[in-house]
Amino acid sequence: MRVSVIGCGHLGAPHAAAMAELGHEVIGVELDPDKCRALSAGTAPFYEADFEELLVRHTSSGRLRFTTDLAEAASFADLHFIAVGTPLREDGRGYDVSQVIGAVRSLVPLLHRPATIVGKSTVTVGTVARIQEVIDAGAQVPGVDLVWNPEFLREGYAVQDSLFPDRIVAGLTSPRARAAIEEVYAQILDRGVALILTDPPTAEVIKSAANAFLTTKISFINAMAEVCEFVGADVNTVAHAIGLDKRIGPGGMRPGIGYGGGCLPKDVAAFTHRVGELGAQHAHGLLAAVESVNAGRPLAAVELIEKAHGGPISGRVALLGAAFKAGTSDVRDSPALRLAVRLAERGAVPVIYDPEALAAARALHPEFTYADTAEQAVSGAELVVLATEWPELTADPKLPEDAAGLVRRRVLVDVRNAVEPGPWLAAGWEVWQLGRKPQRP
Ligand SMILES: NC(=O)C1=CN([C@@H]2O[C@H](COP(=O)(O)OP(=O)(O)OC[C@H]3O[C@@H](n4cnc5c(N)ncnc54)[C@H](O)[C@@H]3O)[C@@H](O)[C@H]2O)C=CC1
Ligand SMILES: O=C(O)[C@H]1O[C@H](OP(=O)(O)OP(=O)(O)OC[C@H]2O[C@@H](n3ccc(=O)[nH]c3=O)[C@H](O)[C@@H]2O)[C@H](O)[C@@H](O)[C@@H]1O
Repeated sequence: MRVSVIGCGHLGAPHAAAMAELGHEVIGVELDPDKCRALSAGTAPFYEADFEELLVRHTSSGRLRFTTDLAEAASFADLHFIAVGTPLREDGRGYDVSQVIGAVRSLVPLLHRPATIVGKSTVTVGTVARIQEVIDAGAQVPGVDLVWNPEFLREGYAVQDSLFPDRIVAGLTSPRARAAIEEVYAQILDRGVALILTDPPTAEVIKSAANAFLTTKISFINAMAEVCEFVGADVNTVAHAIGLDKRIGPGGMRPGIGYGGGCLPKDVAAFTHRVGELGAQHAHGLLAAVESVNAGRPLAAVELIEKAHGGPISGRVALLGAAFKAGTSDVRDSPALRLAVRLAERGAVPVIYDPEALAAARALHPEFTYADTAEQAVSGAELVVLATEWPELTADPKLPEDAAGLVRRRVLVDVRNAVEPGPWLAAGWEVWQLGRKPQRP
């Protein structure tokens, strides 16, 4: 099939490469000329596992190309994925959907034969109806169909999740659109992956509910970390034990500094606002509590750091990690950087290292001090904070030994509860984690 992907950011670019991998001829449309140039040259504009390899393979084979020209995509493709951004409005009252509306409004008059528009961006409940109005007002030919096909991929696993999703959801506005969805995802559906065919409002709620549930699980275990601190219990053991109940499951329940990133925080905020507008009081109360727990996590982390230090810190603090989670260079709404801001407010000097996200962190927070290696960050620091759970930081067997001679006090505060304390304790470190008793050598 000939498909276009409009908006080639963290979602759209890997999605375009995955569509090429599924055998389609793909054109990616990206407004930002630098990003478009990089993608055309086979260079990933951000770190995402396996993505660049796929990009190189398919830009070289000619099955995948990029353009800034929407008209070129409109005349080339029969199916158009919309993957542009839906940031939170500046006043926090729901999404700014202007990129989605703008992209559809520009595309529709350029379509001169029947086509399917497949929305992947995350939108507020009720937005698809607005987009349908834009199509109805602008279509020059009959047969321009709209499908809402929310995306569930995780950054760091974007390629894997695009090629091997748990399910595909399609909110249909016409029976014809069903055939287009079945054709574009045929290879995935042939493997028996569930296809949920439904109406657009249900598709919209499925996406919002999925992210709301994921954040509820994270805030729940973080609230349990707070309880554990009061009674001297161990939250990692609690998470493991309750996760063995199949109804609860072990996934997505790592305690720590809270959820961040370009999606979960804004999606829950937008959903909370929308359910409030709708008057769904219980949903509003539940989601507001989830957000409130999350908002408290950086302070909980600062309090743990100061407890471990024996008071506020005025010197250097090595902050290992800047990305919002391991496996990505994305620092949007990163809990690690939220923590850096808090520490700086209280007089400490964070010195930040990250294996992939240094450039992005520097661009967002030029006021901080950065280090090119973990050892450099640790040098002369009062203590070490593990702020992003990169395996090369949490499981590097040499780091505890190498850092031991560089830091002023051998104190590791792991605010992701991701470090296996053994090697650190063996190298003479105290290990502090959220919702756990401190461990001493
Ligand atoms: N990042 C992720 O892992 C996931 C994101 N989503 C949703 O996907 C959407 C996109 O998210 P990201 O890719 O993270 O955002 P992003 O900001 O990384 O990418 C959006 C891209 O669209 C481009 N763009 C905007 N208007 C355009 C237009 N008219 N024509 C061509 N390009 C245009 C921007 O220049 C930007 O590169 C959001 O609604 C997000 O909630 C959904 C699931 C996963
Ligand atoms: O809608 C989206 O954009 C996407 O948002 C999340 O994906 P992502 O933001 O890539 O990251 P997650 O792996 O879910 O992590 C989000 C945040 O929660 C934190 N987290 C995650 C899991 C956990 O157990 N504990 C925890 O604190 C992570 O460190 C990170 O800061 C969802 O997992 C995807 O299914 C969804 O498609």
